[in-house]
Amino acid sequence: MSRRILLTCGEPAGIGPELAPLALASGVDFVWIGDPRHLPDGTAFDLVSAPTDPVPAGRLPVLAHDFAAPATPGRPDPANAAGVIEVIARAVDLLMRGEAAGMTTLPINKQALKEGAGFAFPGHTEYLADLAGGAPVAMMLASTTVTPPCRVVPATIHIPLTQVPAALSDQALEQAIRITHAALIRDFGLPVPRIAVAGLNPHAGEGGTMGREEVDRIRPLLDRLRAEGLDIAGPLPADTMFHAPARSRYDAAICAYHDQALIPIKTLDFAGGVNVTLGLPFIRTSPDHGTAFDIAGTGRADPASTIAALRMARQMADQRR
Ligand SMILES: NC(=O)C1=CN([C@@H]2O[C@H](COP(=O)(O)OP(=O)(O)OC[C@H]3O[C@@H](n4cnc5c(N)ncnc54)[C@H](O)[C@@H]3O)[C@@H](O)[C@H]2O)C=CC1
Ligand SMILES: NCC(=O)COP(=O)(O)O
Repeated sequence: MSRRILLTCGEPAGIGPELAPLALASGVDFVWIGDPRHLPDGTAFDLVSAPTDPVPAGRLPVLAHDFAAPATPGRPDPANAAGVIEVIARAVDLLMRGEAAGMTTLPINKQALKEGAGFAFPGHTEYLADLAGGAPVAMMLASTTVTPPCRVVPATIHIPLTQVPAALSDQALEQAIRITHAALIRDFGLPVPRIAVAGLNPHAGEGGTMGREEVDRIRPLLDRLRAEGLDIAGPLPADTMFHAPARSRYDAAICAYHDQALIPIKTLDFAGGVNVTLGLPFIRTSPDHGTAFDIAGTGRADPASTIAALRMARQMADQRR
């Protein structure tokens, strides 16, 4: 039997617990890590003591993790924040010991973790990088149901918009490009990746008349990388690089900031979008949505993105073998 994917529970008051049993429809062999008390009533599950323990088909394998409190849909309990963080760390520990093939994370509520347990990271991405010893990482959001695919990587992530121009340094942009380039080869099976880089300003600065970042910093960096042989287009005006004919010309787009990247992917493929952390020594995927407190516990949560995330983790693991 090939090693399983670990599915971390995420915020117990969100839609994560109801997505776990629905994700069995993925056909991917995974084990959920969380507190069985948080699963919807009637969930057919079996406790396992190791990620490889077999369970009968159609039943959810559960690696139990004790939380301080039961969960109330839509109302995160600060007492459970530590458990959410521990489950992520436990999955990484299992991965580092080679006991699983990859991890798919169900959504966390960053505010609840900060207030309940002093969580010092903006999200999984930065926490996983820290757990991996400070690995340089990049966040990719990848579509699974649109053609040509939409793959976006924000070079700056969870920071206020006012801080973006300074944070979009040569180093940050080059790191995002190089990590993406390597991951497209290693994990997506694209031997000669084509990368497009978005400008920061409207019309990519229009020759310096609407901002000079493109002329002064971005274009010289891209010219240097092109001279190395990388296939890079840009800096491109962001408003005209996400329609289908434009996407057919590249494999991934490097964007200047969070919303420039995430608005196109979530508009094109909200249900099938997958978040992938590139650059880690292990595989991590995630649905592209959040905790959806407004519908938690109502039975309206769509498992499509979680299913796509599990399948992508499996494909990446197989690709690496
Ligand atoms: N990887 C992660 O852990 C992520 C966590 N978040 C966190 O989630 C929290 C809530 O974020 P929001 O911006 O409100 O986004 P959200 O994705 O939780 O919700 C946005 C809207 O989409 C709906 N929605 C989301 N997922 C759905 C699903 N599977 N099926 C049906 N409807 C769905 C929600 O009901 C809501 O109306 C925040 O704390 C945010 O930081 C957000 C994105 C990723
Ligand atoms: N907006 C994307 C997002 O919040 C994902 O964060 P992460 O938890 O995957 O780092």
